[in-house]
Amino acid sequence: MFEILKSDTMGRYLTAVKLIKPGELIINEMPLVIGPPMHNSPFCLGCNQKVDFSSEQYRCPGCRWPLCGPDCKGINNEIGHSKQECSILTERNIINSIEKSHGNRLKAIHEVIFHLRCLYLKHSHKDKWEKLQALEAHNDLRKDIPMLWYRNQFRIVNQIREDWNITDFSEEEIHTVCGIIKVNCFGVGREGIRGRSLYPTTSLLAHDCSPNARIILDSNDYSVSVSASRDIKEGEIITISYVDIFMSTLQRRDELKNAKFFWCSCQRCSDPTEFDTFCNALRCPKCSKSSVLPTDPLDQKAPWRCTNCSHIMDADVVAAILVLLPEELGTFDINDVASHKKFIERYSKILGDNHYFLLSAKYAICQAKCSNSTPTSFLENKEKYCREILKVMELLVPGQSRVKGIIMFELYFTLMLLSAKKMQTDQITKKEFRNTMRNAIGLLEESEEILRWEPEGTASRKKAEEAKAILLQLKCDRP
Ligand SMILES: C[S@@+](CC[C@H](N)C(=O)[O-])C[C@H]1O[C@@H](n2cnc3c(N)ncnc32)[C@H](O)[C@@H]1O
Repeated sequence: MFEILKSDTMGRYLTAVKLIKPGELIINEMPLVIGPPMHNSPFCLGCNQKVDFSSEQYRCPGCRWPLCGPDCKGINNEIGHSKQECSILTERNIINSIEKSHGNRLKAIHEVIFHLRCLYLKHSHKDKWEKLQALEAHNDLRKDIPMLWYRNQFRIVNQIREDWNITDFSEEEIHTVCGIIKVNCFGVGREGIRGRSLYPTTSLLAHDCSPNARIILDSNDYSVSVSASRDIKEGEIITISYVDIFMSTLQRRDELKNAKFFWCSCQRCSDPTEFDTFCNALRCPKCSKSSVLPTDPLDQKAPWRCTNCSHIMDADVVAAILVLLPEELGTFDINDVASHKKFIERYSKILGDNHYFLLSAKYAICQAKCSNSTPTSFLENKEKYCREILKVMELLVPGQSRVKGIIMFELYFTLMLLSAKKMQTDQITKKEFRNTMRNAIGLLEESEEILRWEPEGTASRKKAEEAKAILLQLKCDRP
């Protein structure tokens, strides 16, 4: 289905050797290694479930680390809390030092544990170690960033070699593992479970801000599956997005440079209008009629200009807006409709209609629970937001995506509630009602098709199960 090629700019990457259809599975694999998250609260070292330091919490009989329970599958397991890891933590009385620091050292210790799990593959699994070593570490590029290199020197290399007195691995080997984790690691998790993992083949996938493949990480067993989200032609590079697709070009490019060490120059990044979605656009503060867009989206410092009155905005001013607003958005609870609504009202004056921040707030509102008693005006607004998001998604990331599946599910419910209300009050005819319902069922079918691949137990998979049950019921009800 794919072959591994190499280029000077991208290193290794995967291309399709035949046409791959939407939904077709490209990769399904288990991780080389799993580690605890970069977090200051404790997680079970066996299965990465959230635990705590209370006296009721079960503890490892050896190292006293809090674990989810004696039956955790990850205890004494080489991909979880192995015997070797337990004796390393026991001999150094690590749990005591964490408790003395009131948990403040936990994030740093989690990091060391993950690096050690990678390093010990050298002794325990030569084949996995070779696959791990083959992953990109960008040592040369990272050495030129003193802040990053010396942080790793003090927090990982010295910690392992000097503080923990583990001298089986050279400084170079440890620095390489630091790079491999930074460039290739995936965060896996859902409510209550969080971990990080590295995969041998999935890690080779190239990035594109409008990817043609979809990645699903299963926090039940940490397996990963990659499937086509749209047609991938023979010879086409198979791509995923390393960053959140609801981010502006300035931010996506900055994040990719900082975390993955390259400046993205994909088609979406190169287009000031982002495929005519204007998701980047600010409202002109001078004429307020038109959009302010980057004059050169591939230059982070290039000025922004109004397409109507040519008013110029400095890139640093735009960058400041892009930093401040998500901070505010990030403080809202996902279910807090009122705050999201206020955000939209307030910032519609400075952001373009389709701006990511407005879309993110609308996305939160679209997921609000509705019932027969929900006011019609709210349902109408929700329908409008769902359609706006779907339109933008179709241009930005055409094909199957989780966001699209969720929005189609929400739109189905909204249309069902709205059209029932309208028919009861004679605002629409029976025929119009039937037509709307036919379209709504089409949305539900597509949503189920997209979300059925989501990992078991996740909110999106539950939506797929609900959709399936409704579709089955509708089939039974049909005369
Ligand atoms: C997760 S690795 C992918 C595999 C890597 N190419 C290799 O040879 O091991 C990420 C690295 O691939 C390269 N890369 C991926 N997508 C790229 C793109 N769109 N443009 C330039 N470099 C890219 C960058 O060097 C990045 O740090």
